[in-house]
Amino acid sequence: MIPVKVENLTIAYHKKPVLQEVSFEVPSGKLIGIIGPNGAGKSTLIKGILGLIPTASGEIEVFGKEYKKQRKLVGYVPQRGSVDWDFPTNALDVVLMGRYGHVGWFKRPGKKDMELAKESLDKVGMLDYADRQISQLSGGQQQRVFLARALAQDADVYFMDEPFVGVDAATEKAIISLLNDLKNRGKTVLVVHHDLQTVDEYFDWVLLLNMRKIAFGPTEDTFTVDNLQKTYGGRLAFLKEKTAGGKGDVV
Ligand SMILES: Nc1ncnc2c1ncn2[C@@H]1O[C@H](COP(=O)(O)OP(=O)(O)OP(=O)(O)O)[C@@H](O)[C@H]1O
Repeated sequence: MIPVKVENLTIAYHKKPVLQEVSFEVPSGKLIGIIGPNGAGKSTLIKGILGLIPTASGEIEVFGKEYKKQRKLVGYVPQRGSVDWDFPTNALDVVLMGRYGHVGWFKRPGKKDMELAKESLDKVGMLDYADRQISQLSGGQQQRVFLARALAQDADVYFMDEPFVGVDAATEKAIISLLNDLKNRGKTVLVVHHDLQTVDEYFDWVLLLNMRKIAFGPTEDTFTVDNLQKTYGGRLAFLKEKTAGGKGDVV
């Protein structure tokens, strides 16, 4: 079954389209990078798929059905900047929220939910902070807690919006190793990502986006100089170095 199928998706803000006729089929069990310049529509694409913003036209299917019917199967880690961190709740409760799809909003989480939540906090190295208010965590720690929430949810497909922003090198390594664990358990993970230097290393597939789909496919065939030029308009020092065979820097 195809985890996510998007067909002719168009999304507009105030009647101005920011995503136009985007179509792709996400293969199962892959780690997929969503790559493109600022304002390319990467977050908009994810929010559109998850029904968080209205779409102008197009079809979206998650494991063969509309998203609303498949919520339980989908995990989402939003951009850190888009979350209200002053909301008075502790790290463990944030992770438990990941279980609500299973528990139901009006029931108390059970022992199994609590165990799973703690296990997830442990996996991201945050168990010692379970009782800490989220407003009192550092940016990287907050990111880890959100990742733990997604893990606790035990979904089949995950969307993560820039999980590496503002985290240190050790946290980035920890996150990528978790994403690989998820993949090895057959999950599909889509990640909005900005650091072009790590794309080859991190992702099996890439979606290159700039208002339209520029390319989608296995990283080795798709993350090419030609496609990057089409996506970024040739403004990158990275391109020069990639052409020369080096890893390249992003300006
Ligand atoms: N709530 C909104 N109202 C109006 N315009 C918006 C809104 N959110 C995003 N946009 C616009 O839609 C376009 C796509 O934004 P989006 O956040 O999806 O880009 P992105 O690729 O995720 O960018 P970044 O890499 O900077 O996070 C941008 O031009 C942005 O200004």
